[in-house]
Amino acid sequence: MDEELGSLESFLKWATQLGISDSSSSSSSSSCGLGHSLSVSYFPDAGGRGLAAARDLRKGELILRVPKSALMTKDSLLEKDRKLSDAIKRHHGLSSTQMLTICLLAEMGKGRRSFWYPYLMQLPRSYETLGSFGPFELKAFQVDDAIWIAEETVSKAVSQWRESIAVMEDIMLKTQLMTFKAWLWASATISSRTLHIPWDDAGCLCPMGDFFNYTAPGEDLYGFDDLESCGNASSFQVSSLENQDVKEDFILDEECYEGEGRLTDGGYEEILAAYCFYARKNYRKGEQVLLSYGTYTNLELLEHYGFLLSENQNDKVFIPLGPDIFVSGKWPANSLFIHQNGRPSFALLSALRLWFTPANQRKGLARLLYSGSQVSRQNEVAVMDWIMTNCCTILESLPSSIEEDILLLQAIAKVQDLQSSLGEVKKLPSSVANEFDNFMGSYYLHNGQAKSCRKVKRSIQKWKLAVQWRLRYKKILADCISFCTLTIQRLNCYNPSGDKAPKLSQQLESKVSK
Ligand SMILES: C[S@@+](CC[C@H](N)C(=O)[O-])C[C@H]1O[C@@H](n2cnc3c(N)ncnc32)[C@H](O)[C@@H]1O
Repeated sequence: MDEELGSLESFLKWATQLGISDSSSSSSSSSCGLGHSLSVSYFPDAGGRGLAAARDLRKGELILRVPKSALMTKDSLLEKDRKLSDAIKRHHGLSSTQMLTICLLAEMGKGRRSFWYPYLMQLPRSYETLGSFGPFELKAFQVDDAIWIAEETVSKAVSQWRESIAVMEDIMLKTQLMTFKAWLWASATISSRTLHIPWDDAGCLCPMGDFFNYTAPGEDLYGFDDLESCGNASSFQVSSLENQDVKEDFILDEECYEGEGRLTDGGYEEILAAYCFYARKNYRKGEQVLLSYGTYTNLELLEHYGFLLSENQNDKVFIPLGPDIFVSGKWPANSLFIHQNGRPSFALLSALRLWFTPANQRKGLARLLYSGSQVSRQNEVAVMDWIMTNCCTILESLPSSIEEDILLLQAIAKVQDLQSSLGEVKKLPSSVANEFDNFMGSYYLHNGQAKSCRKVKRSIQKWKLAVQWRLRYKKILADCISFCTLTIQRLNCYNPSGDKAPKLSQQLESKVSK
C-alpha cells in the first residue's frame, strides 16, 4: 500500500513536470500543476481508482489539460526508439493499433529506463476484458451470441499477436513480453484507456486523463443546482410509446456515431496543443468526476473495458428474427432490438407491424407504418404476442432462471468475501449448483487451499461478470414480456369498435390473464 502511494506521488510529480494541469485556466502561462480541480480517489462501487472533484466544479469548466508532449502515442514512442522504428518499417501490414501495442510492450521492457516509467507503473496489472475470459467463464454467459462474440474477440487477438511476433523478435523483446498473455494485457490497456486523436487511429494513452471512470452519455447530466431547471432532462422517459421510441432511437444513433468508441467529454484541441477535459455537469467537492467514453451495451462495455453497469440505458437484447422480417422493411438489423427497460425498439415494432400486415394492404398503410404508429388493434396484439412468445422461448431455453442466477451471484459474493466460510453458502438449485461445484472443483476451493491466489480471484471476478451479464439479459426479456402483456391487456380493454382481437397463443394466454 505504501509502495502504491509512493508510486502515485511520483507519478503526480512527474505529470506536473510534463505540464499536465487541472487548473481551470486554459492559458499555459498560468498552468500550475495538479490538485486544483481533481484528486485521485478510490470508488469501490464505481470503477475503483478514479478522479474526485477537489472543489465544487461547474458544468463546462476546463478541469484537466494534458499537453501533446505528455500523450503516449505510437509516433511519440517510435520517435525515441530508433531500433523499434526501423523494425516496424521492415514489417509491413501491421495496423496502427498493433504497432502501438508493440510499442507499449517495448516500453514496458525498458523498465526504469523508460521515460514513461512513472506512468507505466500506474497501469493495471490485469484486466477483465472479454478477450481474457477462459472457457469456463465464457460458458457462463449461456447466450450463444455473447459466447460467439467473446470467442471472436479471442481469435482476433490471437491473429493480431501472431502477425506481430516477427517485429517483437526483431527487436529482441524479453521473452515474457512476447507471450500471448502479455499481448492480451497490452491490447486491453489500449482498448480500455486510449483516447481519440485525429492523427492516429490507434489513439493515445493520456496520463491522468485515463483515470476518469465511465458514465453513460445522457445519464447524470445535471448537477447539484441544476436539478430544478432541468425540466427536459429525462427525455429518455417520455411516456408515449411511439414518441419515446422515435426519440430514443434517434438520440442513440446520433450518439453512437459521434462517440464511436471513444471518450466524448474531452478532446484534443489543436489551438492549445493539448487534450482538454471539461466537467459534463456540476460536481460537489468529493464527488466522482465521470466521463462518457461513448454509447455501449453491457456486452460492448465488457469487450472493451471489462465491466458492465447494472443500470445501462444503452443496453439492448437482440432476438432472433426470420429473414423475411428483415427484408420486408428498411430497418437495419442492428436497430431491431429490445431496450433495457423491456420496450421493443421503434424499428422492431415497425418491422413487425409491417410483417403482420397483409401484403396487399402494405402500400396503403405505408405512411402509418413508417411513422411508427399502430396499424390496428389486431395488428398490435399480433405483434405483442409474437414478441412475447419469442422472449418466453429464449428464457425457457437458457439453463438457469433469473431467481437461480440471483442465488448463484449471492454464492459467488460469499466466495469473493474471503472472511466468510464456504459452509455459509446456501444450497443452490441443481441448475446452478453444478456450475458452482465445477468452479470450486477446478480450483480445489472446497478445502480452501487456493482461495487467496490472484489467478483464482480474477477468474471468480470474470465468472461473476458473465453471470451478471446473463441476469441483465434475462431481466430485459422478462420486462419485455410484462410490457407486451400490459399492452395486450390495455388493447383488449379499450375496444370501442367491438372487433375481436386475434387469439393469443395458448402458452401466453395464461401469462396475460395473470
Ligand atoms: C480509463 S480507465 C479509468 C480508470 C481506472 N479505474 C484506473 O484505475 O485506472 C477505464 C477502466 O476503469 C474501470 N471503470 C471505469 N468506469 C467504470 C464503472 N462505471 N464501473 C466499473 N468499472 C469502471 C474499468 O476497469 C475500465 O476498463
